[in-house]
This record gives sequence, C-alpha cells and structure tokens, in this order.
Amino acid sequence: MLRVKLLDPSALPPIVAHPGEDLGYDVFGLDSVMLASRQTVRLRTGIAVEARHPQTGAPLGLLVRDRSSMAARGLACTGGVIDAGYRGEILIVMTNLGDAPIELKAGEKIAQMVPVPVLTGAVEQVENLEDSARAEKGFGSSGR
Ligand SMILES: O=c1ccn([C@H]2C[C@H](O)[C@@H](COP(=O)(O)OP(=O)(O)OP(=O)(O)O)O2)c(=O)[nH]1
Repeated sequence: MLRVKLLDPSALPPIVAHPGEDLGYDVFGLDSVMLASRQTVRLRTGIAVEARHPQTGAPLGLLVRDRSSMAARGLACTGGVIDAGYRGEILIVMTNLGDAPIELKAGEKIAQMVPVPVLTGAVEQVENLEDSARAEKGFGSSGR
C-alpha cells in the first residue's frame, strides 16, 4: 500500500501497470528538463509517500530503480534509497550517460520505486563472528 501526498498541483501519483505482478511503482517527473551529456540532476516528482506492507501494515522503504526504457536511452538512476520514515519530496537522481543531450517532458514516467522491508537493527561490536562455510573467501574464490 502506498499513501501519496501531492506537493504540487501538477504532480501525479505513482502507478502500477500490472497490480499483483509488477515489483515497482512507476513515478512521474514534475518538470520538463534537458539533461546535457554526462550531467547528473535531481528531478522533482512533487510527491511525498508513506509505504506500508499490504497485509501487516509494517512501514516499508523504497528503492528507486531505472525503468528499462529509460536505461536503454542511456539514463541511469543513482542514489535511490528512500527510508521508511522519509516524508519529504521524492527526488530522482539521474545521469545522462550518453554523448547527446536528452529531453524529459513533464509528466513522463522517469523511474520506479520498489518497496522493501526495513531489516536494519542495532549495531553490535563483537570480537568474534559465527563460523561459516565461505569464511573470508571472496572475489572469485568459488571459481568461474
Ligand atoms: O534518490 C534519492 C535518495 C534519497 N532521497 C531521500 C529519501 C531518503 O530517505 C533521504 C536520505 O537519503 P540517504 O540516506 O541516501 O542520504 P544521505 O546522504 O545518507 O543523507 P542523510 O544523512 O539525510 O541520511 O533522501 C530521495 O528522495 N531520492
């Protein structure tokens, strides 16, 4: 469940194209913007949100991810961690990775927000960690 507060008269609430199947809510950009090659901008959405688990009502965070159609145009979202308690305007951090400028129109779907549970807890400093099969091995240790 996503509760949405519109912060601007021309803001649009996020939508789900295929409810029950899609992972993310599509988010609309508020303004028309011209992104120069390699430029990174914070795009306004004009919305604030409160995401909750549909069954339990537990607060949920949101991860902003690319829409594949935007990524295919060379536009990449970075940042993107929306904390469960954040009530400010959702901003989409976007970079034009291409060599040519790209125009985004007001009211265009610019990103998607994927709900995620809050699993952070207290941080405990310890001397020893529980044994595991992997232990300290990494970076290709399991072979190709
Ligand atoms: O792409 C993003 C990333 C973050 N936020 C908002 C929601 C998030 O809850 C808040 C803080 O983000 P984050 O924790 O990533 O930023 P920080 O640089 O660590 O700042 P802070 O010290 O406020 O946590 O900013 C956005 O609107 N868009």
